[in-house]
Amino acid sequence: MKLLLVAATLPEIQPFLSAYSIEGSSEEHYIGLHSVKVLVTGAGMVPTAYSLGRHFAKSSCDLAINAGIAGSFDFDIELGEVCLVKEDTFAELGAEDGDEFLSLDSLGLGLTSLSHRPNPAFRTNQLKEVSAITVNKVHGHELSIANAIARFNPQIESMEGAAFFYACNQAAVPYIQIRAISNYVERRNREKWDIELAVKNLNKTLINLLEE
Ligand SMILES: O=C(O)c1cccc(C(=O)CC[C@H]2O[C@@H](n3cnc4c(=O)[nH]cnc43)[C@H](O)[C@@H]2O)c1
Repeated sequence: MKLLLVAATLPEIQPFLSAYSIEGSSEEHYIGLHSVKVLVTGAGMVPTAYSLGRHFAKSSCDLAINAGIAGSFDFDIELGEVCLVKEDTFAELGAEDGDEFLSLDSLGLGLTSLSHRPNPAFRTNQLKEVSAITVNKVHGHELSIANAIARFNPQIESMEGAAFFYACNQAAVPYIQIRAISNYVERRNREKWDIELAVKNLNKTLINLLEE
């Protein structure tokens, strides 16, 4: 299968790259039964959408995989757990009306939620399935966290997922998103984050999935 592995930052997929002697964004590499290209986009929705748009203008694939770390709203998900995002939502796209938030959908201006589109030949059965939101500003205030939960009831959040889904959907390329939990979504306290564990588990899962 022809795979495209997409990450926001190099450190998130460095153990995977090191395992196969790949250097950053790359040409094709053969891993197990797959040919793999790597795209490191930069953090956030705009770099992700730009990089993917540019990539898909000249190249396609059988499956694009967005891999990264994420924050969890759900305290039943353990730090380090690796999840498969089934649905992702652009949480901030819309308009304020006093205390109300009007989503882009409700304004008749487009879709804000997208479902994943797996390739059935690439199995991810063992991963916990979650719903996600994508944000420009990582939540770190009790009130905005309560609002996000009331509006979307998300389990996790990232800064790229929905943009990745959107770009792949536009290019008619199958796509999945795999996120390892590095922190809970709460008042910011970087000391409680476990990026090391999340990155370790994420990369172990990637290697297992590709070598299966
Ligand atoms: O400092 C490091 O060593 C380090 C290693 C790997 C990755 C990072 C990042 O800062 C990655 C940023 C990336 O993580 C996602 N993320 C993580 N937690 C959250 C969150 O609570 N809310 C939203 N996004 C989160 C996000 O997609 C960023 O692109 C640092």
